[in-house]
Amino acid sequence: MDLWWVFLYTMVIFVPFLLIQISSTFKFHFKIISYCILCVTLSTLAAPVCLLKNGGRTVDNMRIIRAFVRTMKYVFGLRYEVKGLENFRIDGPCVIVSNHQSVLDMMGLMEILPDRCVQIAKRELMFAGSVGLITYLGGVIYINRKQTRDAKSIMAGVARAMTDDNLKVWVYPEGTRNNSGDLLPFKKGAFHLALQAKVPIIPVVYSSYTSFYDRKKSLFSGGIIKVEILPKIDISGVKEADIADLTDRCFHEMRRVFFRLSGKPYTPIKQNASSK
Ligand SMILES: CCCCC/C=C\C/C=C\CCCCCCCC(=O)SCCNC(=O)CCNC(=O)[C@H](O)C(C)(C)COP(=O)(O)OP(=O)(O)OC[C@H]1O[C@@H](n2cnc3c(N)ncnc32)[C@H](O)[C@@H]1OP(=O)(O)O
Ligand SMILES: CCCCCCCC/C=C\CCCCCCCC(=O)OC[C@@H](O)COP(=O)(O)O
Repeated sequence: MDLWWVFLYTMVIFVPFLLIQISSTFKFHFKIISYCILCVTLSTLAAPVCLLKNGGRTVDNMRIIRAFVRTMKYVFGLRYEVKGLENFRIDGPCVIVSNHQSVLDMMGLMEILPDRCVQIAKRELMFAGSVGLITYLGGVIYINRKQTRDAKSIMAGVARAMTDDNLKVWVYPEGTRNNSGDLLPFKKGAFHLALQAKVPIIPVVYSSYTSFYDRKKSLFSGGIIKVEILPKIDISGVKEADIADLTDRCFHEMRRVFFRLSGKPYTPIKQNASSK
């Protein structure tokens, strides 16, 4: 009799729980795969448009890519509330730094991407089929994160191109995706770049995705993302020896805004925030 009750409870509680888990994991993966398929499809459609309109690899193609990508948020039920767009209205080049939570960030990036702006990306992206092709056509700059020396020399070339070609450059200073509900310590490349090109830094902060997107919980629903473009950080007077301080200042400022936008209490970090 007792065994019978154990069996019954297992069936009534455990089986539905298991089915819900399986179905939410399935739904999550289905949505992520749909996102990837949509990226591949839109890149395949956008590539010939870029080639016909602009002939080859140029930052002008970013306008076309932006128009395609901006339609994607409707498919995934995402809405962006943007503040501070006026801070992008500066003449000439700048380095834009923002937090990086997921592959979904590409939609938030394109939502506010200013004209003549290219991104720094890991070189592996170049080999992602039609997505790689579209990033190439849009002028994305690829770096090998495992070879600091190579990455540094590419970024030195980027500093020259920024002033020669009036380019804005978008860098994710965390250097990788991070869906933990906090920011990772910042790498220093973006700040060296700003100093080498003698251009201001504009921080951009996206609120945490954790309430609607969480890989560990297989959660991917619709949601609102708050975005704030902060006033530029002027680098006049900053020297190479001040890079660590500049990196830390920017990190702490962005982290404060990240917690505010995400509706979470701010918990200060005491130690030096930037990576060595
Ligand atoms: C229609 C289309 C539909 C489909 C759409 C698809 C695509 C849309 C198209 C476009 C969108 C593209 C979006 C792309 C997003 C891609 C996102 C990414 O890939 S994020 C990952 C790559 N990015 C980065 O890694 C950038 C951040 N990293 C850095 O800046 C790093 O500093 C680094 C340059 C990579 C070096 O890495 P390292 O780990 O060694 O970093 P450290 O900061 O610790 O530096 C070590 C040491 O070097 C000094 N340093 C660093 N940089 C420089 C420099 N430029 N010059 C001189 N010195 C430098 C640094 O100070 C450290 O020294 P020290 O400790 O003594 O101070
Ligand atoms: C012939 C090969 C075919 C391969 C097809 C691959 C298809 C890929 C499909 C869709 C991918 C959509 C990607 C959108 C671009 C987003 C860029 C991005 O956010 O990359 C992550 C990178 O910042 C950090 O990576 P890591 O967290 O450090 O790792």
